Amino acid sequence: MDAPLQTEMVELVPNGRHLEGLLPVGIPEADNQRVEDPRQSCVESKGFLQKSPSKEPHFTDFEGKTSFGMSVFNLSNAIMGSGILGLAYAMANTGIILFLFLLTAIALLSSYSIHLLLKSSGIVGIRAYEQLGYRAFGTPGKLVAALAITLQNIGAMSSYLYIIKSELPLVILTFLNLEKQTLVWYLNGNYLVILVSVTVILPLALMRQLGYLGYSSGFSLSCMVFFLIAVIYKKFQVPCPLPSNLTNITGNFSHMEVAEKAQLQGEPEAAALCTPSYFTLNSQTAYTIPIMAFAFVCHPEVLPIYTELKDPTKRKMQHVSNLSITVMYVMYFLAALFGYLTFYDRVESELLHTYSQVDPFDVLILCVRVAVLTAVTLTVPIVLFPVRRAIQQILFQNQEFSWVRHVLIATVLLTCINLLVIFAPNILGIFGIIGATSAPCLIFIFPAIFYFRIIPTEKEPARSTPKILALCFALLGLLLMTMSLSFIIIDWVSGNSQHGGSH
Ligand SMILES: NC(=O)C[C@H](N)C(=O)O
Repeated sequence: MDAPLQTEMVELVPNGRHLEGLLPVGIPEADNQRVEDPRQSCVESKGFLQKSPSKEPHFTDFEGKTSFGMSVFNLSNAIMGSGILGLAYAMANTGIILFLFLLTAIALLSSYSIHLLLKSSGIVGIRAYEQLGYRAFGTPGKLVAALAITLQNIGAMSSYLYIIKSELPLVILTFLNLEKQTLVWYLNGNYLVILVSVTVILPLALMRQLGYLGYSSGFSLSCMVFFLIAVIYKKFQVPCPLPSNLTNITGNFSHMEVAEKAQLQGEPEAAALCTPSYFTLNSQTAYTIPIMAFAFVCHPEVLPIYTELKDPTKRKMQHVSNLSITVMYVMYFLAALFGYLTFYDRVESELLHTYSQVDPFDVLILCVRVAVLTAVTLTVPIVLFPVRRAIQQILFQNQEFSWVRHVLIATVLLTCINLLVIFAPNILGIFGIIGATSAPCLIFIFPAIFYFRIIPTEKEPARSTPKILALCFALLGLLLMTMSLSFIIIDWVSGNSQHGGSH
C-alpha cells in the first residue's frame, strides 16, 4: 500500500501537558485534504495558547518559543511518572547488575526510537505521532497510533488512581493518629478513590479548557524529585532487617528501638535479608522490561515538544531528548537502588507504600505521600483531556461541541478506570499489561515501521543499513512484547505471583 500523499491535520496536542505555542499559525485547506477544524482541535487549549501574529500561515509553521533548557524540562516531565515507583521492585527481581544493564538498554533504545521519529517527521514535516501513522499507513496507521496512545494514557491514569487507592488511607490514618487500620469506610482505598474521582477529578475533567491546570505537570516533577530525595535519605534511616514482627505493629517507635529488636534476630538471617543481589531471575523478573518500558514512554510528546522548540533542528531536539533521558535514567537508577537497598526483597511493587512497613507516623514520608497524592490527582484530568479528544475524533468526527457528550465521555472514562483500579489486585498488573502492550508499540514497533514506510526508497533503499536496523528494532519490540506478555500470563495462570501487594 502506498503512503497517502495528502497530509492530514490530526491531533496536534496529543497530550495536554505541553500546550504552549502549539497552535498552528494557519492551516491551509487543500483539495482532497481532510483538514480538521483548528477551533475544534484546540478548543480545550484556547486561552492557554498564544498565537503569533507575525508569521505567514503555513501548515507546519509553528513559532517555537521554548528554550533548550525548558524543552529538556518538558520532556523530562513527560517521561517521569508513576513508573518510578515500580523500579525498586524490578531491581529486587533482577539484581543490581542485570537491572542496570536492562535500564541502560531501554534508555539507549528509547533514544534511538526518538531518532527514528525525528528523522521521519523531518522528511514530511509532521509534528504529531498519529500524523506519522497516517503518513505511513493512512487512516489505519493513524487509528492504531491513537489507540496505543489512548491505552497508554488510560494505563497511566489507572496507575495514578491506584496510588490514591493505596496511599490516601495511610495519610488519613496518620492524620487521625489511628494506630491500626480499621474497617471504617474512610480508610477503605476503594471508597476513597471513588470519592476523590467524583469530588476532585471529575469537576476538573469537565472543564472545557485546561487553563492553568496544564502547568501543574511541572509540580509533579518536583514532587518526584522530593520523593527521590526522601528515598535516598531513608536508606540511611531505616534499619535492616525490619523485624518481621514489627511489620504489623503500628504506633510510635524510634529507629533505635527497631534496630535493637533487629539485633535480636539471628545474625545469619539478618545478613541474608540485608545482602543485595547482583543477578536474580525469578517469575517476577518478567515484569522488569514492561515496568522499564512504561517508565520511559514519552514518545507521543516528542514531536509537540520539537514543535515548540526555538530554532528547531533535528540535532538540537535529539540533544534535548538525550539529556532528558539521561537525567531520568540517573533518577530512575537512584530511586530503584536506594529503594531496593532499604527493603531488599521486601520492597513492594509500589515503593512508596513499602514505607508503611517502617513507621506510619513518619513526617517526611507523610509529606512525600501528600505531595505525590496531590501531583497524581492533578495529573489525571490532564491525561484525560487528550484521551477524550481522541475518542471524540474517532467516534464523533466533525461534530459540533456538545456538553452532554463532553460530560458523558469523561464520566464513562473515569467510571471504567475506577472499576479497573478497584478490581486490579496491584499496580504491577497495570505496569505489566500497559508496559507489555502499548509501551513497546509506542517505543519500538511504530517508530520503526513508520520510519521504514515514510523515508523514500530513493533516499534510503529498503536494504540500506538504517532501514534494516529499523526493521530489527521493530522485531526486537515485537519479541519483547510477546515474551513479556507470555511470561506475565504464565505467572497469572500458575498463580505464583506474590506481586509485593500493597494491601
Ligand atoms: N508517560 C507515560 O505514559 C508514563 C510515564 N513514563 C510514567 O512513568 O508514568
